[in-house]
Amino acid sequence: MKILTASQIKEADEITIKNQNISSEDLMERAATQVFNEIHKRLQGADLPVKIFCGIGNNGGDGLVIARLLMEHSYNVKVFIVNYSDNRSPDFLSNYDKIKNLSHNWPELLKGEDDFPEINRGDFVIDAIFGIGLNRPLEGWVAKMVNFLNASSAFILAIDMPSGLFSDKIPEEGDAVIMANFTLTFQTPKLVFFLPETMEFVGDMQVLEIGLDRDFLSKITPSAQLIGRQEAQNLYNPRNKNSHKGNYGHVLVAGGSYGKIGSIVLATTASLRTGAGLSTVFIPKCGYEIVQTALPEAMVLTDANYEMLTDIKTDLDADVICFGMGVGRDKSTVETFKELLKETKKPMVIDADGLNILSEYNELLQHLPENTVLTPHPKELQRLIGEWTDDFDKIRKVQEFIKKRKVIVVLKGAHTFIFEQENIYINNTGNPGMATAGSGDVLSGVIAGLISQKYEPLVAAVLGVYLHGKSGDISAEKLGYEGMISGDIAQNMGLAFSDLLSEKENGARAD
Ligand SMILES: NC(=O)C1=CN([C@@H]2O[C@H](COP(=O)(O)OP(=O)(O)OC[C@H]3O[C@@H](n4cnc5c(N)ncnc54)[C@H](O)[C@@H]3O)[C@@H](O)[C@H]2O)[C@@H](O)CC1
Ligand SMILES: Nc1ncnc2c1ncn2[C@@H]1O[C@H](COP(=O)(O)OP(=O)(O)O)[C@@H](O)[C@H]1O
Ligand SMILES: [K+]
Repeated sequence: MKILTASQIKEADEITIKNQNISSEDLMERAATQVFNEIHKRLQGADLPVKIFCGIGNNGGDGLVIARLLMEHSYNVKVFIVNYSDNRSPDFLSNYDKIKNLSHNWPELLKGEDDFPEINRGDFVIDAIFGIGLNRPLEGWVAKMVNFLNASSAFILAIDMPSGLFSDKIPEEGDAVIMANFTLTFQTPKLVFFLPETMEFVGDMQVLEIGLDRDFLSKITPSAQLIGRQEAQNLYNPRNKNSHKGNYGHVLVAGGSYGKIGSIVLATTASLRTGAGLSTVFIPKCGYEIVQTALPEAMVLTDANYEMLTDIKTDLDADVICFGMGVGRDKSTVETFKELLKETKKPMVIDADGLNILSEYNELLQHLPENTVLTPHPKELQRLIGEWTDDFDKIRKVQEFIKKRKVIVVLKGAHTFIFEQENIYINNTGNPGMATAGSGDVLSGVIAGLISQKYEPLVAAVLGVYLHGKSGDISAEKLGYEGMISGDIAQNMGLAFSDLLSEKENGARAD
């Protein structure tokens, strides 16, 4: 699903209005009706107090339409106009008139702190104060209003965006932003919904398709793409019946050190469970029996050294090399990694200490094969590219880095971001149960397993991150967030594939 900027969305609105020969008020009615339908589906006429806070722009206009439709269905609705200026939008005004004509239960104008209404725990609050039009931080009593709503224990549903959240920048410390429980957003999710610094304001999120011009949407270059089931399905290559293990490639997993051989078991298991034809590990001698016992399907090559890698020598013609898990940063390991980088022409996946070595010995970066997949978590990324001021600055810096080094960066997190050239892909599977030792090792194995099966490195990264998260979700369903461990993510990869290939319906919600 494409993620568009506020100005692209406004352009899409204008083109839709022109091409479909409708008014902007019709489009507002259409969008807000979708919101009403979602609310009605969930509340089923329940008699709880619905308190709708409307601004005076088009987000407020949406709120008024939602209020009217709820009133027509006999909901217990009270509308408050957060009257921060007299500059009301035309579509707000016409819907203001409509609601006044409908009922004597007129909207209440809020003009300052003294007007704040009572909000109770069981209230259902709808935030339609600001949407994508926000262009400066909230001030004065309006900011206080937002903090007041946040302090209530009411459930807050944000329309299009939590009010106070910008679509293209991070709020400053202390800025007032609605902390929504749920956000219903129009047509396209916004980039800030997925950034670590802003995702918490959004709560759960659902995208409502509002019928914007299809041709325009299909042609426009998005600022990023959200990867859900449908996108992942499009990347999947079915297996040929007439095939053998040689068709699915050979993964070489090189890494590990005394006490950290488990990371190799995890990555290698994941590579095989993702469908690699063969997997061989290259590890220090101390790991020989561990791997042979834990994973009889893998082949084992050992370094001359007992505790760490000092000389990665093999005639093995692997299709992909996965390096770095548990490998440590001893000088002799750095040397052999350097040799490996200089010699190999194979695609590589580099994780963990492999990344830390690259950060410490910057001169190695020039030897990275083109399209190497680097899989840092934020701390590893920071060592690699330096500090950033906020998440938007981080994106710019990663983009500079990948342009210079011609690599693919998989930045792991609650929403993992995949950066390739100008493109950003954002993953929408996964859960906090995956914050457990070794889940990153599993991801490296998954990506390497896909590359060995001839998926392009970018496709392997995007599909791999999706499937890894899906397997995490399946593990959480079975075992709970606390109970699942990273080995479960590797074990359940098969179920993640089954889920991908099952016939269940694809909704507008990317997951
Ligand atoms: N395709 C879509 O996405 C559609 C969007 N619509 C709605 O329209 C919204 C955008 O409406 P608007 O452009 O009117 O903008 P908003 O309703 O988000 O904001 C209202 C106006 O407030 C002013 N403003 C910005 N920051 C302020 C601040 N800190 N303090 C005081 N005033 C401030 C701006 O001039 C802005 O235009 C969307 O978020 C959505 O809810 C729908 O009505 C129709 C379809
Ligand atoms: N809250 C979360 N939601 C979704 N995915 C998560 C969450 N926390 C961690 N993950 C995923 O788990 C993995 C953790 O990787 P990493 O930090 O390298 O762990 P480790 O070093 O223990 O292997 C990443 O793929 C990340 O995206
Ligand atoms: K809002």
